[in-house]
Amino acid sequence: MSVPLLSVRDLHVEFPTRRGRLKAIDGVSFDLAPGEVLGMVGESGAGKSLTGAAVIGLLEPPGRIADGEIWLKGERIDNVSRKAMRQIRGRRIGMVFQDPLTSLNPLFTVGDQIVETIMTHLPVSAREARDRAVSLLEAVGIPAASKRLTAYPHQFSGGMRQRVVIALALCAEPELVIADEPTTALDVSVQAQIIDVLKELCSARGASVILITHDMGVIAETADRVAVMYSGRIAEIGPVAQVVKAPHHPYTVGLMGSIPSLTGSVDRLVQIPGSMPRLDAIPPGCAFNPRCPHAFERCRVERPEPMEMEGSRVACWLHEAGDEAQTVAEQGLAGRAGGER
Ligand SMILES: Nc1ncnc2c1ncn2[C@@H]1O[C@H](COP(=O)(O)OP(=O)(O)OP(=O)(O)O)[C@@H](O)[C@H]1O
Repeated sequence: MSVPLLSVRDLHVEFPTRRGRLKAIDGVSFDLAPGEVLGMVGESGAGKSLTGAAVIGLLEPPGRIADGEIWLKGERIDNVSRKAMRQIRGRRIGMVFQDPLTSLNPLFTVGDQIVETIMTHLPVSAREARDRAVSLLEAVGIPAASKRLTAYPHQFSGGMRQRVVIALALCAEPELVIADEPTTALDVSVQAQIIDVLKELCSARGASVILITHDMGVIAETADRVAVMYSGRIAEIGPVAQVVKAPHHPYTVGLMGSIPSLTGSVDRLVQIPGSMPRLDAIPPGCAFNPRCPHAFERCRVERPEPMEMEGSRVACWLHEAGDEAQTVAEQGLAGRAGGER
């Protein structure tokens, strides 16, 4: 990759508590190329949203970046002033959250909100801003866009509101869009359409996307690369086609088994027994070891760092152990990824 658009280096996010510091993100690193779509997947509490919030400077206190660096096109952004971060947000990084009403002010028309955002960030006249707002609303699929400029958020359906939010996120031509569960609150029938609109518009504008979701099926259909998160760390990151076809981390293997659209049959879902540990009870070694069918002694005492594996990075001792353990791992993973579903 040449200069990455976004580079997150050894990110640590902590919450100080009376009983010590809770490490919610514990050494996350990844790069994002210009125009690339990176999916972030993992169970609830894995640290997906906090990673996105750290990138856009929206961690809610007392949560804080305890260590690490975040670079946007070669400029460090994790240590800039709040004012500078406000300028980056909206202008260079757009956001789409789960609930469209988080991003829209109920007291202003959608036209006013989009026009104001455009004029805050771009050197254009009110007239040009209005024209841009109309063409963006058309692009996201709002019928009779110029008439709908004067409508208020509550006058749109949930799916249409999320389209408006996508228009708002893109109106200042950001280089990166962070979409955190953008369709979770929506009717299933419109979810795929919203993902398509997001993907198409970002792709047409060359914007990179971080798409945060629980749904590996959405990632498989939308992203170029996927980062699988577990307990505040990246278990596996690599090209989607590769990770879906041949997942290396036992946790990814389990997640793959829960994609009905790829397996074609719901009764073949793999359930991963157990649940993710609480932040104050993360086990030593690999955080996944108590749930891992392949864990061996080293996994219980030593934390695996990401290792290069066929274009992916995988934090799992199975892939570093001696030949014997590796063969066992490969046989086991092949069995889980294929026939046992
Ligand atoms: N304000 C807070 N105080 C303490 N812990 C927090 C706080 N906010 C988040 N956490 C913890 O940080 C961890 C990561 O949370 P995060 O919201 O990033 O997870 P997630 O993977 O996005 O989950 P979900 O899919 O449910 O949104 C969780 O264990 C969560 O409980």
